[in-house]
Amino acid sequence: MLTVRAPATSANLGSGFDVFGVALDRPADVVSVERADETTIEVSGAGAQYIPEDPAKNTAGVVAAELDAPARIRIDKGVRPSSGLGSSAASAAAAAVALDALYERGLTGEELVRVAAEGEAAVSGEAHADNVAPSILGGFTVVRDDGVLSIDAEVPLVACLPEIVVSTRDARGVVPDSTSMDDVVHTVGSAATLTAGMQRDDPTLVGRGMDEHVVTPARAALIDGYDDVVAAAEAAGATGVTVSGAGPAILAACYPARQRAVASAMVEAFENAGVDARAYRSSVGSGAVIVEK
Ligand SMILES: Nc1ncnc2c1ncn2[C@@H]1O[C@H](COP(=O)(O)OP(=O)(O)O)[C@@H](O)[C@H]1O
Ligand SMILES: N[C@@H](CCOP(=O)(O)O)C(=O)O
Repeated sequence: MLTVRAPATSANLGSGFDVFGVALDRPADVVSVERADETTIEVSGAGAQYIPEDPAKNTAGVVAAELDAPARIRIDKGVRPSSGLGSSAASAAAAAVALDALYERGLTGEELVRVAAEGEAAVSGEAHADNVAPSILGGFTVVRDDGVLSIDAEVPLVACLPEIVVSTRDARGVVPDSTSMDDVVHTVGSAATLTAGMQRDDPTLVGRGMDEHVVTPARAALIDGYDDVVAAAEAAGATGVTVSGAGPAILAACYPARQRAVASAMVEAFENAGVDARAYRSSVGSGAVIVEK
């Protein structure tokens, strides 16, 4: 049996819709694989009752088919589905890394990202790789049609997950079809600022670079309490706040000394809006690792 841990991720970071992603320290999915004649899947852990065990409908099963690597796959979910924390991607990433090792395929990190993205396509309708890239490679990642960049960064983050479900498929449906040139210019400025911030480990630049006026407001409307949580996080010292992935999780950047206060403020603001929530304090984390061979 071979076991891989793949972390939760936060995609978009505001200005990098379908492009930026970041690995979080926690939570994570743990996936174990054994060779078999045909693929079977068992799921346990957070939200397991909502996750299909049919290999054609589970991101890990789609990855096994893509790699032509049949296996008995056991998934222990740490990342709750429909969270905005790359739940489906964490299983896809872990399965890609585990099956590549099990069958000694020797794929590169970038090849593994492409395979895992096919798993994502099966559930979200499109092969966006901005969650699987950081879950496999770690760090802050930039996904383009022609490749993936990964940058190591040391920036404190808080991911606050409310007890609300927003499916990525639905949240992709509210993204506007077009935007103005002013918004394009603003988004490019933010994205460049955020990238420089990651390169310099600068929470102020990262936070400022999250600002975006097209996708974020459309998705924020799906999250009860969003404006109050943003205001509370900023008052507690967050340098920037945005929707994590497609939501409902909300991501904040901050300085280390403010991380605990930002986390508490976000949870409290959700609770004041009548929504239970929990906060994960993290830095920019590592990618998937084999934990047992
Ligand atoms: N291994 C898996 N882990 C989590 N969700 C999965 C998995 N395989 C398929 N799914 C489906 O994907 C959807 C959740 O994915 P998504 O909406 O992208 O959540 P998240 O925003 O957390 O990534 C659910 O409908 C779930 O049933
Ligand atoms: N770029 C995608 C990211 C979805 O992330 P998830 O964690 O919500 O699955 C999008 O914004 O749709």
